[in-house]
Amino acid sequence: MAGERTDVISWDEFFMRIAIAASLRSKDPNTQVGACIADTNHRILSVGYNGTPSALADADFPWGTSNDPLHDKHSYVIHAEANAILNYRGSLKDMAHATVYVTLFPCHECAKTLVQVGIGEVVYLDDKYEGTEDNLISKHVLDECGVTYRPIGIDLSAASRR
Ligand SMILES: O=c1ccn([C@H]2C[C@H](O)[C@@H](COP(=O)(O)O)O2)c(=O)[nH]1
Ligand SMILES: [Zn+2]
Repeated sequence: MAGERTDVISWDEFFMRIAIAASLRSKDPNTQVGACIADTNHRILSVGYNGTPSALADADFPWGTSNDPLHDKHSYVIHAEANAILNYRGSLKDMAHATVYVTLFPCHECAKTLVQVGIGEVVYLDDKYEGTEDNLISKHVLDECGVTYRPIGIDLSAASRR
């Protein structure tokens, strides 16, 4: 009798792969971000990626940056973490102590929002804005509010995991 498979991916890897899959939906040409929120029972609560408001056509918005906020993508994009929270159809109380898996370390606005809905942990893939003012504020907010954060690495090429 065959035994069970033992080389299954971890919960961390599972949820981060979902966040990565969500990021593949992003229309942002420079930075695609995905977020997956999982509760303490390993249930996925919600998923999101960075994009423009759904009622409006992506093509009607700028996807580049500009000194003029009217023509800068940052003025229009809803961040992946915010979309993951907004996409949730249950009670926000369910987010208490949940973990958010994000492909990019959250900006300080997202950090504040995640704290406010009770997220307990941030697991991230990339921290490409490490050391910037926004990034330092974000970490300060998380530290002060007792939200832990840790990076994980994922080997997306592993054949047994396709
Ligand atoms: O917490 C965050 C921070 C950023 N994003 C999104 C917003 C933008 O679409 C990109 C960042 O673009 P850059 O060209 O790297 O400035 O990432 C997010 O979803 N969540
Ligand atoms: Zn953000």
